Amino acid sequence: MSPNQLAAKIRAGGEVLLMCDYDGTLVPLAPHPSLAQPGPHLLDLLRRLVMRPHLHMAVISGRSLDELRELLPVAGLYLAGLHGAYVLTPDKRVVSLIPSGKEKIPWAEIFKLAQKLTAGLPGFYLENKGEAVAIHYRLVPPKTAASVLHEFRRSMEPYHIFGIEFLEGNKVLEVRRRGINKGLAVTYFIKKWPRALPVYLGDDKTDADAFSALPPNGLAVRVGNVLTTETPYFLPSAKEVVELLAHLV
Ligand SMILES: O=P(O)(O)OC[C@H]1O[C@H](O[C@H]2O[C@H](CO)[C@@H](O)[C@H](O)[C@H]2O)[C@H](O)[C@@H](O)[C@@H]1O
Repeated sequence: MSPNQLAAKIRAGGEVLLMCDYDGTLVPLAPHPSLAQPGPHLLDLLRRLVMRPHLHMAVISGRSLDELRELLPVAGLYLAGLHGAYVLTPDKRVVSLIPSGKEKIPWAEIFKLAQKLTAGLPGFYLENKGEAVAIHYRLVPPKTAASVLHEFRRSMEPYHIFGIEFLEGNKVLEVRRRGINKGLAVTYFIKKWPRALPVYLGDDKTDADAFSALPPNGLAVRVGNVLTTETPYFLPSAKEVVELLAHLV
């Protein structure tokens, strides 16, 4: 289905809840996270979309809320960061979707271990997201990456009692709190606008949880070829996602 045809299907829903992943969906993947920036055209489209009556828009990403806020300075846009752990509302409230009573996780220690294992090895990039740690290995020779990641998984064994889990993304291994996934954020937004047609666009394994959280009337749109989840709709790349947004403005 072309972006134009998909836009017509979405518009037919009347009130719409449009939820998008960021990396690989709104912007193409880049060699380094800092290089995956939104262009002025995308920002302009988002600013116009949030003004549309009957359209609610949210970006749900593995990035931290602070990063998302900097990347997407769009008033009126809902942001969900850290794989759906936190939502930033347009009136600047941060809503935690982490179930209460969860144990504290020693994130600083986990980050230090990742630093120790990658020290002096070119190509690795570590992200300390405060409540998640990501080891990026896109620029690392595969053998080195495999052995460091194996060692990291081993060194994390004593930390599983704190309720952590691994998440394999696109050339990145992340440690996050167990039970947190993008499905939580999708459910949060659907509860907020129960009458809207929910639409989710995503490209990565982490988006599979978001697709699963859609109700039967929801539209799941897979972007690119990384994700193997079967979805009814497909767009080849972030370029077509931007085209779709332009048709919805
Ligand atoms: O949920 P998303 O918005 O898709 O975020 C998932 C992770 O995306 C970022 O890493 C990925 O994109 C980078 C920029 O294109 C790329 O260099 C990296 O290899 C990819 O894994 C981000 O840095 C992570 O924090 C997100 O969890």
